[in-house]
Amino acid sequence: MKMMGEMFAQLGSLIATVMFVYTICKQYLPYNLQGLVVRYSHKLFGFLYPYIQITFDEYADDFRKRSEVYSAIQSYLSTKSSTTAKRLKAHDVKGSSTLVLGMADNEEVTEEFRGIKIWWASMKDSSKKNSFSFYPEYDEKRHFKLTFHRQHRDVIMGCYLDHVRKEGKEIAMRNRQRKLYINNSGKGKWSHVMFEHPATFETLAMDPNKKEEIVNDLVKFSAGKEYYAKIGKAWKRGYLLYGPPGTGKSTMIAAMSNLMNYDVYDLELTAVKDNTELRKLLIDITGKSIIVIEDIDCSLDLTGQRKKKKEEEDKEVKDPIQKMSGEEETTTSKVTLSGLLNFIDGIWSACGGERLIVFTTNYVDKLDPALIRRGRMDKHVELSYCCYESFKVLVRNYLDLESHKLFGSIQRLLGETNMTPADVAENLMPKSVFEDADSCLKNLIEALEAAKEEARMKAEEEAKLKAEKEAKEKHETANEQVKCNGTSAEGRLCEEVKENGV
Ligand SMILES: Nc1ncnc2c1ncn2[C@@H]1O[C@H](COP(=O)(O)OP(=O)(O)OP(=O)(O)O)[C@@H](O)[C@H]1O
Ligand SMILES: [Mg+2]
Repeated sequence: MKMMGEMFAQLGSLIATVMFVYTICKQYLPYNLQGLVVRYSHKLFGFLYPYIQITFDEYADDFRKRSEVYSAIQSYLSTKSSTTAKRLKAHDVKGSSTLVLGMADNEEVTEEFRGIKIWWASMKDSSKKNSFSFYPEYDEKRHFKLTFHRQHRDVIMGCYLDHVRKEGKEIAMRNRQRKLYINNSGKGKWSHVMFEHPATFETLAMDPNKKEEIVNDLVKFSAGKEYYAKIGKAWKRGYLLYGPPGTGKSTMIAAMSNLMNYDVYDLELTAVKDNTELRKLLIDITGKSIIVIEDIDCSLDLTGQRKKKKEEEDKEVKDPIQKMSGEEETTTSKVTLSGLLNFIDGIWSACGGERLIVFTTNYVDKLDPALIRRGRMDKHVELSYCCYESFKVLVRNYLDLESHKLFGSIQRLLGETNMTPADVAENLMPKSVFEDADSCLKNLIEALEAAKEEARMKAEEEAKLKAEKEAKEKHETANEQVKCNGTSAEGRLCEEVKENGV
């Protein structure tokens, strides 16, 4: 590396001499010979110095915006320099415990790309500001300098620079602190907090086969840029998570975000004024994100709107304006079902790329089939009551246990009654520092037995009510029959009614 630097320095001084001689000679040469000298001096320069240099400035001349390419190169070189450079610079990412290392100023690193040697240098120029001050300020201008042999121009320009840019962006993406965005300001804008949720697919309690299927699906999706482009489909995927409260729907969204390294946009539909505002929010969503609409069945009366529309159509309401206002008055938000469908798979939804759309609901049957049809919500995932496999994940999370003599009883009870993972988890959590694993498991057994007893009593009560209802109905039918057969004229009439089915 040092030798290379010396070689460049020697070449530099040689070239400087040539340029100096050229400038002096140029003044005394007749005008028609000057063009000739310029041409030959360039040839000589190229012959003496067969390397090409490209510089990438940190800021454009107006200093307003940091160059994206510079940032990408910086991230790209951070991985190269942390293993090869001797002088490094460390900085932390806001809100994250990760320390990012980068090249120090005026440091050089080399790398090979397809057998081609490439030199990178991080340069800093300091110049004193023109204005007078007792504490003179310096303008610091940084840039990266890329040097390579001119015979590799095509490869460097054709694919190496693209490779650096792409990989640099991906590294920056991985190092960033993820965010949770919310739209509750009511102004069609997102505000955010740092996203920190410890849930992962390892700690998520659910059927292991189903879990593996979801993880594989997500991994395939995130690597599917070319595939989606090939089939001509926007790079996005819809997930519908449904199941009773406390079965892990929100927890799964957090696990998805942690697995994919995506930001989360929690969309509160009731805070969106109308379809235009919804579209505005959509445009502001970046790539690598999960758009979440929780409890979609409660968010808006979307099904009601559609039903109402259908009723109105049945009644043949002719005035379209009257019809629209009727549709929109059902909620304070004027977002309509068609607006939401447009949000999910309209032409705008393809902008920004790589995103998941997740709906959660406790009542999947309440949703309009159009909203959750395959293609819109590509994957329907049911999160259900705690099974034995889920319990094993929870007990590992909460009590660090792989096996225990009480597991058999718990397995039997879980097969006999319904308890959500949230309730199981609550029972497994030690209530004081003195509570050990044994007593937590006993608590769970007690809770399961209580739930089983409660369910039995409820079923008995329901059966009793059903029997009473049936008896009542039977009694009423019998009374009617007696009434019908009471007078001959009435009896005949009843027979006629029965025969005609009127
Ligand atoms: N499958 C699960 N795996 C691990 N923990 C779970 C699971 N389900 C529930 N929990 C625990 O219960 C709590 C509540 O779960 P969560 O909020 O994910 O349920 P939900 O299905 O989103 O409920 P709701 O329908 O009411 O929104 C979580 O904080 C988590 O600790
Ligand atoms: Mg939830």
